[in-house]
Amino acid sequence: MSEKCNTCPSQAGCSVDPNECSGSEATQALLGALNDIRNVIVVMSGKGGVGKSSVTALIASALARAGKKVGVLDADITGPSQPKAFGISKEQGLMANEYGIIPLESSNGIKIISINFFLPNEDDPVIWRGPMLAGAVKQFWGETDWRDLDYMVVDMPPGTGDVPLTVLQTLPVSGIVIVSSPQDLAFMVVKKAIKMARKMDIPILGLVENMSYAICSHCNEKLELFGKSQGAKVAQDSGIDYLGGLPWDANLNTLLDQGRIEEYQSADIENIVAEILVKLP
Ligand SMILES: Nc1ncnc2c1ncn2[C@@H]1O[C@H](COP(=O)(O)OP(=O)(O)OP(=O)(O)O)[C@@H](O)[C@H]1O
Repeated sequence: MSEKCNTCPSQAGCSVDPNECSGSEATQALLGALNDIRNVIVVMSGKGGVGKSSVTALIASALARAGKKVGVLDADITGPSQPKAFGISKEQGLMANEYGIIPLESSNGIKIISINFFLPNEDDPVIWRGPMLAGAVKQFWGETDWRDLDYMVVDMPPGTGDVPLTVLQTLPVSGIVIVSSPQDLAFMVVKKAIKMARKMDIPILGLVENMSYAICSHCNEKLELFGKSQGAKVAQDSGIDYLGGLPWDANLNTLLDQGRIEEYQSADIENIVAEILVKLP
């Protein structure tokens, strides 16, 4: 062992000739070295557009309100929505240290990492093949300086492709929240997500039915916009728990568009998060 190895954290298991070492092994070993992430909640949907990103942001916000240390990993690389929902952009200044990329923080201190922080313009498309997308997600997990988190909430891309597979294989997932909306098609594909989780032996925390109903702002009538709520029945038929439904709410839409999702509060979302907390420590 050479003297230059004395301060290297990888010296114990390292086989590199000290004369040829550029120090990259040591640098690599430090990435993510201080991370202590106790629970990883993955939010999945079988189909796009059902509100998975919105539910991710709402769960993270409710956990932060409950005093938990929270991170959001935006694994939806080709359709990232978390920066917009939390009103964060790379103009806040993305930095890195020897432990990795330092996530940007929301107003309530939620740490967020998203591909949008790395793109020259936030509307630039990411035109990558599966392995590149999966590689980005691995870096977001392992090369980010998350430090100490009670909960990391992961916004998955829709479906059961390369990135969901990488997340479920690479991250120590504590449980999956499945999001659907009350249309037959959405429920048909939700079953694919449930089957994927089962095949990979990952616990399913339960089903959230988004846009389950709407309240008429004039007469307070409960409107079943997408038909009768089927969430509880679909969950029961699939052998998973029903965490609850969220209404279609114009106010939620406005807050998402204005980057103020943390201001949205409702009994429905608090109940859903309470159910999740019962299942996870
Ligand atoms: N409960 C809700 N009430 C009102 N609008 C909602 C609600 N949930 C989601 N939306 C709106 O629906 C649109 C799609 O939501 P979102 O991006 O969360 O879906 P997604 O399933 O993550 O989509 P994608 O498949 O593109 O990732 C957004 O414009 C969002 O503002």
